[in-house]
Order: sequence, then structure tokens, then C-alpha cells
Amino acid sequence: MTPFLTMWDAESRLGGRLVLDATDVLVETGEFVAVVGPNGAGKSSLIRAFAGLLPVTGGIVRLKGDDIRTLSPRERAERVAYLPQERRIAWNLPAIEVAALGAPFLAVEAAHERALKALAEIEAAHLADRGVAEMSGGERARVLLARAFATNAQALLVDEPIAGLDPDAQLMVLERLRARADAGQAVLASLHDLPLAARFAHRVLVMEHGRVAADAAPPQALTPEILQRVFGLSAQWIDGPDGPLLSAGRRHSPPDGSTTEPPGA
Ligand SMILES: Nc1ncnc2c1ncn2[C@@H]1O[C@H](COP(=O)(O)OP(=O)(O)OP(=O)(O)O)[C@@H](O)[C@H]1O
Repeated sequence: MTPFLTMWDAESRLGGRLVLDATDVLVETGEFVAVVGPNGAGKSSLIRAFAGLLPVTGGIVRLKGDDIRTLSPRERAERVAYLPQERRIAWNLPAIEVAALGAPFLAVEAAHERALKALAEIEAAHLADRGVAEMSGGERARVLLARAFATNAQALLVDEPIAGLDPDAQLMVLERLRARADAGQAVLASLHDLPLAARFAHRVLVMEHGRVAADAAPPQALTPEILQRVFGLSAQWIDGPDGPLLSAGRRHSPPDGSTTEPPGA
């Protein structure tokens, strides 16, 4: 495995606020890394920085060893595919046309072939000819994931890839992402579901206020101490038949340190 996505001491601000703060991240080829953290922790910012959509004002972001600022849009597109958190599609195109947008450098026929293969990979081939404006939110989410898969880029940057999907589709998508990593891609995915992150990712990166609070294999990253400090959860892991299960309750005090008494206390 070789480092593919690297970020050293990165700093970035949005609206005057530090959204990346001395952030170090490394994702190797063949790795599925899950980014977790509370709302606003900086997960999307991290992913957008690797997609070249959020400039860093300090530190450096590299794709396959090259400073992202030195790469042309085409070179970036060959190295990373990006699934945005926003699932809006402006035009009512058939799904196959939307998925084919992931392969803009191919001739139409080859792009359609790639798009169909990507749709089939996430069990959405039956949607190929349907207009995306006439789809459910979860169906549209699958089409956008197929667009990212159709790129054949060396790394996948996917922001909440299972948001809005039914439970079976969530497992299927995570299986596919893991399979792509095992086949040699570098996969960086933001997830809110901690048990699924622990089950499918090789490594979990916990973000808190733009900083990396933990970066390790799932059991070492998602410790009861981290779950309490970062997420405000009183939690422990239990061995389940299909992987780790999280038994969690609210701590009755938000993670910012202020205290809230439980009702009736
Ligand atoms: N366009 C923007 N302008 C100003 N601040 C922004 C903008 N987008 C995001 N932020 C702020 O940047 C911080 C990080 O946001 P980011 O979207 O990276 O968090 P996140 O961890 O992905 O959150 P979520 O789980 O809610 O998607 C938050 O404090 C957010 O309010």
C-alpha cells in the first residue's frame, strides 16, 4: 500500500471559523477510511479539501504525492472521484446519462457502458432509463454514487454515501466501498453510523472542531472515552453476530462541556 491522499498540518477557514485546524490525514491505496464526528466537526470540509473544492491556507494537500494545486482539473478527476453530500440534480436526465457524467473523457458509447456497469454494481441497473427528477431521494442517491463509481478514479471521496438509503442498501453500498478498497482504491467516506463505520472501515478518523481527535483501527478510535468526549455518548461496544454493536445513551451534557440536567433531576 502506498500513501495516496495526504494532508499535512492543513488549515482552512469558512466564515471566519477554522474548519480544518492542523489536520493531518493519510489514506493509502487499498484502505477504506471512515470519517466520523458530530455535525459541524469538519468531515465535509476535509473531503472537499481532497476534492480540490476547499482551498487550504496552511499546510499541504497531496494526491498521489503531488500538491493538489499543481494538478489540472483533468489530472484531479483521474485521481479522485467525489460524491457531494448535496444530492440535488438540476436536470431531469435519465440515470444512465447522469452516471455517464462520471466518465466525461470517454466516447458516448463507452461512457454509457461504464455507467451501466456502475449502476449494476450498486444494484440500480433497473433505474437506468428513469428520469432522476422522478426518483425517490434514495434512488437518486444511488445514481449519484454510480456517477462516482463510473469515474474509475484511483480514490473515492464520498460524503455520507449511505444517507437516505434503506438498511439493506446501506449494507450493500458499504460492502461495495470496502470491496473497491480491497481491490486497490483509496476510499475516504464520511459516515454518521458508528457501528457501520466500525464494521466496514479499515480505519476510523474521528473529527472534532476541525481537528483529528483519533485516527486508528475502529476499536482503538471509537473508545468509550472518545465517544463520551467527542459525541457526548455514554457508550460501550458489544460483540454482535455480524460485527460490533454500540450500546449508547446520551450523557445529558453536550460535548461542548456545558451541563444539562436530565428532565426531572
Ligand atoms: N459555506 C460555509 N460558510 C461558512 N461556514 C461554513 C460553510 N460550510 C460549512 N461551514 C461551517 O464549517 C464547519 C464544518 O462544516 P462541515 O460541513 O465540514 O461539517 P460536517 O462535519 O461535515 O457536518 P455535518 O455532519 O453536519 O454534515 C461548521 O462549523 C459549519 O458551520
